[in-house]
Amino acid sequence: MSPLAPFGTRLRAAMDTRGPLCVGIDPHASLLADWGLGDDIAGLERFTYTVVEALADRVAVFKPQSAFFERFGSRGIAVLETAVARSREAGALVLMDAKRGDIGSTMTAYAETYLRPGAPLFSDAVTLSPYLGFGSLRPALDLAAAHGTGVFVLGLTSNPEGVEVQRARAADGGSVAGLMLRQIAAENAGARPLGSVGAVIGATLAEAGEDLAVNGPLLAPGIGAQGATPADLPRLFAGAADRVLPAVSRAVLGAGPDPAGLRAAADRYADGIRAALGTA
Ligand SMILES: O=c1ccn([C@@H]2O[C@H](COP(=O)(O)O)[C@@H](O)[C@H]2O)c(=O)[nH]1
Repeated sequence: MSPLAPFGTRLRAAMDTRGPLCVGIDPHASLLADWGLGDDIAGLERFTYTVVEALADRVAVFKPQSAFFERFGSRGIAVLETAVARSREAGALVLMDAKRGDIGSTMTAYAETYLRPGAPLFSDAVTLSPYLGFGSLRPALDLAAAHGTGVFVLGLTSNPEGVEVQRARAADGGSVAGLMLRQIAAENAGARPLGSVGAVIGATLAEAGEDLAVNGPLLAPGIGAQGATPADLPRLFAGAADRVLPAVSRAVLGAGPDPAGLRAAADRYADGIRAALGTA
């Protein structure tokens, strides 16, 4: 297996050629029902593989939400493994949304799960929670750098509850999220064209209120079902438009099971995002 180029370089190329859209694969029980599928392994397989087949040739990034596969146990994980492999084979990058966070020694195991080439769930990047301290992510940051993979660190999340932790004051007087963003920027120092350590910044926020110049990608979930729209992006990400990777799950997935419906919904969001960010 030839070594991968740095994740930031691969993501930059994918966003430039395919457009800045990340489609989440979130097999909610309600979506399975809407698609006429059972809330079981057969339904999970049909749903997941339909999404991958319909969209893998056009989206820059798929973001499978691990929780929706884990709830089916080992057979759900097997579906996730297949989905990751098929997505990557078809040229889409895979960001595993697992939001792992733990002490450093356990973080090593999480890193090996998602970021070590040859692992069954090997992905291009993974979401991590830094709220056990940014330094607890070190094993994942190092493994990612060694293998051309990436991490997205939770900064300011899209849910309203996040503020009580993320906007709390850190010892230096700034916010906790600001502290994380500065450490992300330090990881990405000097990287060209884009660093491999991203930040999660919810598109639902009224304002970021933090310096988003982290020289890495900014994953922006919250568009669609959570109420944000592409029109919210320019205000929130002023000066960082070319690094924003908006993520949409339910608002695209709800257009299935017809593959043409899924493609039309993804294309509509991609066009809307490009137009809003001026990256068309
Ligand atoms: O701040 C965050 C971080 C992650 N998410 C995840 O993104 C999707 C959103 O799904 P929608 O259906 O588009 O609302 C989901 O997997 C979340 O766990 C987030 O929403 N906010």
